[in-house]
Amino acid sequence: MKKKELGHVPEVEFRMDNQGIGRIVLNRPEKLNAITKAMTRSLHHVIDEAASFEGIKALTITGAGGKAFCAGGDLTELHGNMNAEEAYLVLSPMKEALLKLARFPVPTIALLNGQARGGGCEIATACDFRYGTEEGTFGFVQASLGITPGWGGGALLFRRIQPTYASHWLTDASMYDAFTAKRIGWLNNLLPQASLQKWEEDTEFTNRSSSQMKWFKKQLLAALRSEEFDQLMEEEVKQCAALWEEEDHKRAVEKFLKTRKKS
Ligand SMILES: CC[C@H](C(=O)O)C(=O)SCCNC(=O)CCNC(=O)[C@H](O)C(C)(C)COP(=O)(O)OP(=O)(O)OC[C@H]1O[C@@H](n2cnc3c(N)ncnc32)[C@H](O)[C@@H]1OP(=O)(O)O
Repeated sequence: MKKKELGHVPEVEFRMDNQGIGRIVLNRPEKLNAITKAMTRSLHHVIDEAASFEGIKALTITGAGGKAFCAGGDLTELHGNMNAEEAYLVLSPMKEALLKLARFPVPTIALLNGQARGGGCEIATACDFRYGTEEGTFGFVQASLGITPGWGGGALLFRRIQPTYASHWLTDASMYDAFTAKRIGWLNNLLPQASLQKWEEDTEFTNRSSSQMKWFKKQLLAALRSEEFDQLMEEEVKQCAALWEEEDHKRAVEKFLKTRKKS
């Protein structure tokens, strides 16, 4: 069966290198790697494919192009006039993909090649580690759109950084520079863009065995109480869906769409 029939789209690439490290690339740079429904389906497939490699040591996810890791959910698809039930059905598949990523059997690393907004920050937060560049900017902007994170990444943020920092960022919805993101512990390291692009070639992770990496991930998931992830993320998706039909959100999406060139 051709890859397309299997739900693969070219906007999501996956390859496994010969050192046991998998790389997912969000490949829609002309739209700042904004995530469509088709990309969500493809993400499920590539995460499952990566997990099928017995000797895998780590899984990275990055964005194509030098401008953005991911600008969140595709607002042309996620228009404002869905009701709560319709919004839940659109949001939930990406929450399931982020849950898979968060529970992936070996460490996952977001290589933030540029800015991340909204759901883009949620994808990065579903990863265990986040490396960015000094030029990067990052923001859980959902509150400025009249909603809350819609893929469960806000819930995971409380398990990645201090809860007060997490709550302030979600409430404030501002864009943080790379130094702020590192200071609050969301970014694990800052790298030059060239180093980020070839992280897999230089990382010490390739000198670990798959068994070691599986243990390190098991230890982290236990410390984060990952058995609670599903419920916490599900509650967040339902909250976002409930806000979806509010006027504030409808106006925010309409404003974004009006300012876009006709694509
Ligand atoms: C579903 C909820 C989900 C969640 O919270 O879980 C979300 O992520 S909600 C969406 C959150 N993201 C945003 O609000 C970001 C929206 N984008 C922007 O504000 C700007 O694009 C920005 C500031 C990221 C970059 O602005 P800049 O002027 O530098 O570039 P353009 O705006 O011209 O963007 C280039 C090109 O990309 C398209 N684009 C960017 N972001 C999205 C998006 N989220 N959905 C769909 N398309 C997006 C933009 O329309 C331009 O394409 P063009 O064909 O030229 O119109």
